[in-house]
Amino acid sequence: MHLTAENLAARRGEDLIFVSISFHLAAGDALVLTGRNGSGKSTLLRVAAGLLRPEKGTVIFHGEECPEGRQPGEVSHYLGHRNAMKSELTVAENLDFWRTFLGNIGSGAGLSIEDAADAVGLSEITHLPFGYLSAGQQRRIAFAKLLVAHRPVWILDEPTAALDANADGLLADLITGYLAKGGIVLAATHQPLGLKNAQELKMTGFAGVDAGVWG
Ligand SMILES: Nc1ncnc2c1ncn2[C@@H]1O[C@H](COP(=O)(O)OP(=O)(O)OP(=O)(O)O)[C@@H](O)[C@H]1O
Repeated sequence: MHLTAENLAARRGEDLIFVSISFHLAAGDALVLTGRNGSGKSTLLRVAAGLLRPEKGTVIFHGEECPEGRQPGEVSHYLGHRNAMKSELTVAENLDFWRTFLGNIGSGAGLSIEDAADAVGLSEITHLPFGYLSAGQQRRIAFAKLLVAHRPVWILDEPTAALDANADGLLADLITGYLAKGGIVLAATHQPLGLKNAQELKMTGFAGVDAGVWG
C-alpha cells in the first residue's frame, strides 16, 4: 500500500502556490507539512484529498484492494480546520452519520461509536448535542470520526488546534497506533505532533504569478 505524489503544482486564484512537489509514503509512514501561514500546507492537503484540482501532477493511492490505483479522496479521512459535524445532532448521531456515510475501506474495521468516543476520552457525553461541547471536546469528537470508519489514509489539517496538552498526547497516541497498524498519515501543523520517524516537508509558498509549470 502506498500514496504517491508526482510533480504536483497548485494554483489559488492567479498565484502558483507550489510546484514540483513529490513524495512517496508506504504503509506506516507519516509526512508532516510545515511552513509559515499561507505557505500552501492546506492547499497541498486539499489537492491530496481530491478537493482541489492540481495545476499539474498526480496523487494516487495503491492498495491490495486496488492495485490499479485510486484517487486518495476515495480512501482517506480528511480532517480540515472545521470539524464537519452538525451542532443540533448529538455526538452519537453525528458519528453514526459518518460511520454509515464513509464506510470501511480495505480489510480494517471501524470502531463502534461507544469505543471511538471512549478512545478520545468522551464516552460520557455522546448523548449531548455536538454544539454543547467545548471547542476542545468538539475537536476530540472529530478525531473519533477517524476511528468509526476504517480508511487507509488520514489527511489532517492542523489537527491539534484548540487542544489542551492532554489531548495533544491523545492524538499523538491515536496517530502512532494507526501508523503501527499500517495507516498512512499526511498532516499539516504548526505544533510538533509528537510523532517519531515522521518525514517533514517544509512548504515555502508563492511559486509565482505567471511562472510556467509546463515548460
Ligand atoms: N480561494 C483562494 N483564492 C485565492 N487564493 C487563495 C485561496 N485560498 C487560499 N489562497 C491563498 O493560497 C495561499 C496558501 O494558503 P494555504 O491555506 O494553503 O496556506 P497554509 O500554509 O495552510 O496556511 P496556514 O498556516 O495559515 O493555515 C495563501 O496565500 C492564501 O491566501
